[in-house]
Amino acid sequence: MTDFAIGVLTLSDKGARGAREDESGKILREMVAGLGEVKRYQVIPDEEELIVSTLVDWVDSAGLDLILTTGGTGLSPRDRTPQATARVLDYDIPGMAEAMRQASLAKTPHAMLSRALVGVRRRCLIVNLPGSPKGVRENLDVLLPALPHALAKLKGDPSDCAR
Ligand SMILES: Nc1nc2c(c(=O)[nH]1)N[C@H]1C(S)=C(S)[C@@H](COP(=O)(O)OP(=O)(O)OC[C@H]3O[C@@H](n4cnc5c(N)ncnc54)[C@H](O)[C@@H]3O)O[C@H]1N2
Ligand SMILES: O=P(O)(O)OP(=O)(O)O
Repeated sequence: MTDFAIGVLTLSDKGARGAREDESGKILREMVAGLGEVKRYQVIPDEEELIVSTLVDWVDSAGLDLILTTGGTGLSPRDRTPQATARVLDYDIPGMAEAMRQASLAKTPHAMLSRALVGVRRRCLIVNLPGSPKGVRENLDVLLPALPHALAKLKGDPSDCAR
């Protein structure tokens, strides 16, 4: 199944005020092209309430199957993406977040600074990714092989998981 409805949400103060090109959002859009259509794309500042309301709107009103966020997962005072994401998730999928961190630690010790969450609201998978273009690519590469199956299961695919 490859017809999923996807959202790409970039969290960046500089990006939102037009001071930096959203290279990471562009990479995400390219990387998920084979999974479905990007129906929502926005660059917003690192404001927790705005992140929460955007995620809720994209899941509850737009009915997206997958939302990828980039940016704001680290330790800077304005990094609020994981806090906002935690507020909207019904449940976490720690294995997916830890798989990204584990693989990323082989690339940079700074990977342990990312507080990225992965989880589900209703039937939508929400994935936090770091802000840098390199971080985005390296982290999403880890999840991509499991995404079609994960998304199909969330939509109610009854087939066996084996193999
Ligand atoms: N596999 C990897 N994992 C991680 C990496 C990595 O290189 N590979 N980087 C690690 C680092 S360093 C940190 S810190 C943490 C958390 O990162 P954040 O989510 O807090 O990232 P930001 O502070 O939002 O951004 C960092 C840096 O990236 C550039 N940037 C940000 N947004 C954009 C954008 N939309 N387009 C282009 N460039 C962007 C900018 O220079 C920011 O200062 O993650 C680790 N994980
Ligand atoms: O402007 P942002 O939010 O992308 O933050 P920074 O570049 O300071 O990480």
